[in-house]
Amino acid sequence: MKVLISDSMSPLGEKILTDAGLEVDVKTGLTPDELKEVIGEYDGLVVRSATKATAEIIDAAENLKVIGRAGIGLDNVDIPAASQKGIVVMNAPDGNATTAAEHAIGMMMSLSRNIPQATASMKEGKWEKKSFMGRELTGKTLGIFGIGRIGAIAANRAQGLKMKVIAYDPHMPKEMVDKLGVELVSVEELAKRADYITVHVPLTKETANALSTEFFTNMKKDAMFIDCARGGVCDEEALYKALVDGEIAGAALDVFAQEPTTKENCPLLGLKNFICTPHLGASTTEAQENVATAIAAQVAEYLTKGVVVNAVNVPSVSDDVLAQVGPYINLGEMLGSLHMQIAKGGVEEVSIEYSGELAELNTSPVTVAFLKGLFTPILKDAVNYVNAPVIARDRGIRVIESRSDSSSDFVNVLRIKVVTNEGENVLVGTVFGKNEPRLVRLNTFRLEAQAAGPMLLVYNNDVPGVIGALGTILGKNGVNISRMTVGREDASSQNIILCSTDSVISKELLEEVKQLDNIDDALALELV
Ligand SMILES: NC(=O)c1ccc[n+]([C@@H]2O[C@H](COP(=O)([O-])OP(=O)(O)OC[C@H]3O[C@@H](n4cnc5c(N)ncnc54)[C@H](O)[C@@H]3O)[C@@H](O)[C@H]2O)c1
Ligand SMILES: O=C(O)[C@H](O)COP(=O)(O)O
Repeated sequence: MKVLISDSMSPLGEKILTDAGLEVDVKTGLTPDELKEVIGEYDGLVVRSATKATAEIIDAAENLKVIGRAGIGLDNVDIPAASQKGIVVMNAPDGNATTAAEHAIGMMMSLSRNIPQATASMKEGKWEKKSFMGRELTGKTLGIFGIGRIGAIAANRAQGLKMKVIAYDPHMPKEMVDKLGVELVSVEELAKRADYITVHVPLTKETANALSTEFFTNMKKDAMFIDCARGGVCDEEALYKALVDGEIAGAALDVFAQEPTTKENCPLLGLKNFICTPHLGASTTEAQENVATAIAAQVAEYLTKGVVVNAVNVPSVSDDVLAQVGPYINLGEMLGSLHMQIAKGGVEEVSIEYSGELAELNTSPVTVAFLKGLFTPILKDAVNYVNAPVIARDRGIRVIESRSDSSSDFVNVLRIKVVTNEGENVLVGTVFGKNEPRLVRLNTFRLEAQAAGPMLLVYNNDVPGVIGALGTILGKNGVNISRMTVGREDASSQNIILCSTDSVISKELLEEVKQLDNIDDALALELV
């Protein structure tokens, strides 16, 4: 079998693949057309972020069985297209965390002491000692936006530099953050108290442009901002304005909304109080060896033995188990994703009840798929079918499973309660036919919904005219409703409406929907 390595990575990866008996070609810098031309020869493709495994490439990949990403981010891989073709997509999410955290600390030091600017000045033949007055880090406060794997390492390194560390992460329980010696604060407090802010969240619906004018205005005028996580989390236009207007003193970015980045597509590059690196957060020998060896071993395991490790689109289970509970794996993942999107607050406990014939089967892959679905909206590519239970444990989330051999309404039922520090929700699902997952209960509302793609969930009074008004406002905004289910609450005047839409509901449209008469609340949901 043949594997193509199409981005530059440690040669250790190539060695692992050839040692496993695979034929390996290393061809970096291929144009999309060149890749399309050759991809049909290969059973495996190993990439970093430069190669774009688009639907078109995947379509041409007649023999491809696996795509391995040496690193975390899978923005460059069309996962639905790969899934549709039965191609396993896997990543190596652990290997570059330390290196990325060190890069953020390096940025903080470079900003504080003007190291890049002073280097450039000396190289121009100047000796500008007075222009580059810096400041000490000791005793200053570092604010971490997102205290997961990398955020926690950055906190530890900053504590070693005698800094005080505070963090904002609405999905992390306070006890877990306390254990790191870090104070969990609100986002406003983070902005107001920190002397330095460092960002360590994935790009999600919730984090897109989350750091914008309001956040920068709340920051201290002499504070500095660092983002080595993902382009698009920080609103670059707002950051530019904050730097020019003196709302903050300096900023460092490793990641950008548009990469590769130039002065033309990113005016920040023209500012003196801005420093940058071209997405180098994972670029150390050590991290590249870690991710290349991990992904090569995973790809080799799959191609030579059929063993799936760290896949994001295929559960790690045998064909027998898949034949029995496969449709419930899809249902579990769907319920997980919906739960996280409707939850308020940080998740503390999950209770999964299997009823009917399902109670007799090996349901552990369903539980894993539920947890993967639960974490995907907030962690994105950092969660897969292997590490989801570990993430739950590391976040102190109790996972309780129970079984009952009778189920009242359907042959097999999955009932899942998620408790957060602000409340709880119960979702019930079942599978119709061979593989048609359905949401049949949302808290006290009974419904029968095919949850998929972009959706709008509305909580409303059960009075005439609501559906009409909703249809009108979506129509006016060019949003087509492809499916609509009304869920009733027994003996109550409340309803829910779940609409599947052909396009994503924008924040502005969501606000308009919330303003309609007889609508209590509305949420834009998405299942990918
Ligand atoms: N620059 C690089 O080369 C480079 C290298 C490695 C990782 N990364 C990126 O760094 C980011 C962090 O990686 P990680 O491994 O620490 O991920 P992680 O999943 O371990 O941690 C992410 C944290 O963000 C939190 N979070 C989610 N939504 C949030 C929100 N709205 N507000 C605040 N916190 C929120 C999560 O609860 C989680 O604790 C990812 O985007 C990853 O792709 C970049
Ligand atoms: O997603 C990742 O692992 C990091 O952003 C690093 O990306 P890179 O491998 O393209 O440097």
